[in-house]
Amino acid sequence: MTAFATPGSATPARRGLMFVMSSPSGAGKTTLSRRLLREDPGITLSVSATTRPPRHDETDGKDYYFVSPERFQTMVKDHELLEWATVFGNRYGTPRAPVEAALASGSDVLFDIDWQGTQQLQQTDAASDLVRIFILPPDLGELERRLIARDTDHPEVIADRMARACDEIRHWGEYDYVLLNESIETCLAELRAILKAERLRRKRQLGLADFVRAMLGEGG
Ligand SMILES: Nc1ncnc2c1ncn2[C@@H]1O[C@H](COP(=O)(O)OP(=O)(O)OP(=O)(O)O)[C@@H](O)[C@H]1O
Ligand SMILES: Nc1nc2c(ncn2[C@@H]2O[C@H](COP(=O)(O)O)[C@@H](O)[C@H]2O)c(=O)[nH]1
Repeated sequence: MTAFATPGSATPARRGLMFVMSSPSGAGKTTLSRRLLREDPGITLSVSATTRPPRHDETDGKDYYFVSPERFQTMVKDHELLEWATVFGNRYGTPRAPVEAALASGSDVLFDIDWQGTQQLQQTDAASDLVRIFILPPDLGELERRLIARDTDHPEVIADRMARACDEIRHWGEYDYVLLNESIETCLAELRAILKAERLRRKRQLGLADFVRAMLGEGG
């Protein structure tokens, strides 16, 4: 990847971007993001805090910070969260400090958050760092099959998530990109392409102006 950092400079080559993925529950965000994170050392996951209990395949501190409602409320009160929302009866939020540190060091950050969180990030000073992606399932029947096949939630939880899927999907127009997750490999290739192009945007290349000035002999 092209990078215009001045050799020996403490300034990173570019400012990190905020890669936000939303979808109705079960469309495949976690699956896609785990793949993307595994293969790309330039992007890290924003690990959310949640009051929901852990699933059997989830690890505290890696998939989520599993916290009590009281601890979550303290995080809200102490402005420790960049955004937060109640989703399916539980509270979820993005810890602020790790995101700010990663962005400042030039690392990209991946967020698996819902439309409420995405709207809140859009209203902050960080809006120009955002790249918002909405993932659609092929159809609602397939969405339900995926939630059942995942085998992590009770039938009533799945019914609740399906009942809210249409409300979530109605927010597709608030996103920069809308992808169909029919084939994981195709969708992953599209995500990689978006990430690559967004990283190359002129506004994110911090050393570019100096590089061009030096090329033109205009350095001062
Ligand atoms: N393209 C696909 N084809 C078939 N199955 C898929 C596809 N993508 C994901 N899945 C499966 O669908 C299930 C739900 O995926 P995943 O947990 O990634 O969804 P999610 O959007 O992260 O859901 P949540 O919002 O509840 O966290 C998983 O069992 C996953 O393996
Ligand atoms: N606004 C936020 N939404 C979040 C955050 N972390 C996760 N989520 C969203 O919640 C639902 C349910 O997740 P699940 O893991 O219980 O299936 C899903 O849409 C996530 O994207 C967050 O920090 N803020």
